[in-house]
Amino acid sequence: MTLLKLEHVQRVFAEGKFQVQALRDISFDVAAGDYVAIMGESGAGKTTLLNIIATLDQPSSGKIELNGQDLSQMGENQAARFRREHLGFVFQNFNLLDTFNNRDNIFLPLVLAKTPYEKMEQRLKPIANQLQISDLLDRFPYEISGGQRQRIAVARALITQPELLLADEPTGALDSKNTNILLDLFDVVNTTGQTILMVTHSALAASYSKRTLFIKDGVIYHELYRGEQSRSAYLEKISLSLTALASKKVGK
Ligand SMILES: Nc1ncnc2c1ncn2[C@@H]1O[C@H](COP(=O)(O)OP(=O)(O)OP(=O)(O)O)[C@@H](O)[C@H]1O
Repeated sequence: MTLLKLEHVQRVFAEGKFQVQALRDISFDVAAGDYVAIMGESGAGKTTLLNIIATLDQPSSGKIELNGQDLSQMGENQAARFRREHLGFVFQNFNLLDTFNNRDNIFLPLVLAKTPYEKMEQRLKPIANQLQISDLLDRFPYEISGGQRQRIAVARALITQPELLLADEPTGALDSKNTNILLDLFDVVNTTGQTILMVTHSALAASYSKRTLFIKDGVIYHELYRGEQSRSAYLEKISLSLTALASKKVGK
């Protein structure tokens, strides 16, 4: 089943007399349960694409749908509600609130949705077990490590049971040990059916996905599927594609 569908998405930013075509023509589908990595050099259009999928920005033209719902024409209130109800976010810098303990950080999206406390606790238990954060819940974000903070942020993203988990450089601020822990967790979460779309500069992170899209100059330049190959073979292909991507000009 197709969960996310983009058709000929364009995003043009006007800067005085000049126009920047951040996205020129992007079309792709994401099936429910898929795990898609998006890679590309700085300025390729990854953040612009993620913002549009996240309903934080709108395309200049083209169509974007999640579960058949058109995201390209939403007003601000509708988009905010849509994000709360359908999307989960994980950011490079965790974006946790230091004035709340970890449990309350995780509960925040459910509090905004006026969920009863008992239901929040029920939802938290299996997630906390899965992410191994049960002993951290009463502490504050500034009392735990970066890797632990990122796991709290993943719990906050998953607690609303989002249709789509959007991750923007989720391993960008982590050391290699915590990167591996986080990527293993994403793997487990995806195996339980969670659809994931992750923007990353890391070939290692992308090698955990089922599919990698390479963006250059606002178009999808190349695409790789992991299929049945080993992660190391997939990683090697991703690294080779990145080298090829860096050395070629696209469509200009
Ligand atoms: N608000 C804006 N106004 C004008 N130009 C913009 C705006 N946002 C992005 N751009 C331009 O659009 C292009 C794509 O930017 P984008 O941030 O999507 O790239 P990126 O792939 O996420 O880069 P990075 O990896 O460095 O974050 C760049 O040329 C950028 O300068």
